[in-house]
Amino acid sequence: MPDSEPGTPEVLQGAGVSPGVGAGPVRVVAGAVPEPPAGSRHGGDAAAERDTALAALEAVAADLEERGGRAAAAGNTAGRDVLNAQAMMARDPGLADGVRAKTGEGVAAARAVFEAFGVYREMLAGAGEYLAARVADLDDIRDRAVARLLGLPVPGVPESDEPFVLVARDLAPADTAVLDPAQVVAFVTQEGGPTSHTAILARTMGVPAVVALPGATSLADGTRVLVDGSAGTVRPEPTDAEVAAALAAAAARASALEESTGPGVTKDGHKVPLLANIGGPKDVEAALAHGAEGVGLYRTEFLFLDRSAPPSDEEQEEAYRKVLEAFPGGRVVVRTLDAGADKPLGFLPAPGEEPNPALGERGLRMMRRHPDVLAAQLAALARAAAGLTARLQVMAPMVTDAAEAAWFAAACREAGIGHPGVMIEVPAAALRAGDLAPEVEFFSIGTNDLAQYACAADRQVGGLARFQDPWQPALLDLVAPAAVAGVPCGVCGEAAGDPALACVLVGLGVTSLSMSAPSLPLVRAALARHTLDECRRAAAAARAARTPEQAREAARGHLPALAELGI
Ligand SMILES: C=C(OP(=O)(O)O)C(=O)O
Ligand SMILES: [Mg+2]
Repeated sequence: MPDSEPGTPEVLQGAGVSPGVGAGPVRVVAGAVPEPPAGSRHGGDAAAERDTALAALEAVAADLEERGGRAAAAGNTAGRDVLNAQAMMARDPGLADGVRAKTGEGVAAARAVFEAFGVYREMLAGAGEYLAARVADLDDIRDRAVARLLGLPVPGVPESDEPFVLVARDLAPADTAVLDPAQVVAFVTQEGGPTSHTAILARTMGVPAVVALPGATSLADGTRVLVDGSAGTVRPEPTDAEVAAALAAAAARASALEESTGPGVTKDGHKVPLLANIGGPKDVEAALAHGAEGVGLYRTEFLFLDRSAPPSDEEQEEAYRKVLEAFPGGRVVVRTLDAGADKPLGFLPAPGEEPNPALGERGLRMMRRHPDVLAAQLAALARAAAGLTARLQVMAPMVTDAAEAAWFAAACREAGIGHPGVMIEVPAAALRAGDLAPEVEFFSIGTNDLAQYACAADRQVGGLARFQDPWQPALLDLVAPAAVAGVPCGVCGEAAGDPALACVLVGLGVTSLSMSAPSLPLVRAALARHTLDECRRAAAAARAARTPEQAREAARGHLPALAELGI
């Protein structure tokens, strides 16, 4: 969210894809090279024009080879191979023939190079996925040659005599293969996502990175910025004190996280299983990589989105089995289909007009109207779990009272699934958790919806975002009765991924925490540094506060070791 203090440049928000903090002057990778105008002609000396064009191609090839040599010297032999392959493309005899023919017809050098590349480009683009991916490499060579011929800055990493923050629209292999990690303190790109070339390279190099930052390339060359690759923020013109504090906090956090392994446990040995929230089998790898002890929330609706009919029984079974197999002996909590409101499904339309979909037939309410869809899902889950050692637990979303909890538990039993549970995300269910507890074997609190309903503030309305703050004392008051209602009670809303709030939740009596995988190490480290008693005192102090800000502050007062983690 932009920081709008008067006089302070706005903090820019993108996606953090490689953790850590870096500060330095911006160096912007030269922008796109324009296409030389169609129909541009040379003055008549075809031979001179041809030689100029071919010399530009040779210069590009030599430059790429030289960069390849530097990459290899820095231990990056894969980078050298990419660059040498590009150099060979620049020296391709067929390409030179194309340039000769075009300049012979009167086409100006830059345009002749552009058109000669065009022929190859089409051939590659039509030649299957792998070769199509090489089109970007080919375009990069073409742009380097055209830039030379037009007297424009050659695209690629600029030279700098001090460490810098590299800013680009996106980064090409030729840009990144020669990067010296000691020179580049952070990457920032306008495009890209967590799996983009930039993100992968940044993580491999251990350099902080923020991608998908709107307006990144408008940052002026030389502007000093502070980049936080965990938070995904870029702060222009930071003060020296801000930079020093951010670097110290990042260093403290990095060393603490390195030691953060194993099951979740407080300093005095109180176990708090740390689980991952996942949307399907594709998220399992990250969950395991961050040490998840199991899955605390499998949002199965991702399998059902964007389709005109439910997935087949076999498709469901296969997806569920893949997840269960990944956690032998571990717990896997699967949430049955949470359709409606913010998760509308094409084949399960709301009955009639719903003026307030969040208050309408969603979650379990929708399943009571379509029991066949629920029965098929439960049956697929039972088949998927058969013969595996993972402990399958199934829970229903958007449960309001004991009657709904009992209805769901009966549906589970009928499908041969033991240990049914319910989510606590409706205030009525939280306040009367004691009524629901005898019907099921566990609770999982969905703080995202619980906050939405506690504050009567639609979670999808940006202007009401402050009501989604999970530090609301009212939200904590709703968590408290559910946490001590007599059945194990986890939290799987976003609140669980906030390390300070995680301690508070444990202090309230919550027995497990589930969150998006990258949040696990910091939560694990925060718990390991505090006793259950400190967590309880932090919880009491937070509930005694009158605002979310005061609750946060009050809790911190009882969680002294958060500072060691730079929190
Ligand atoms: C975990 C929750 O579920 P979702 O965000 O999928 O509604 C919640 O509401 O807190
Ligand atoms: Mg929810």
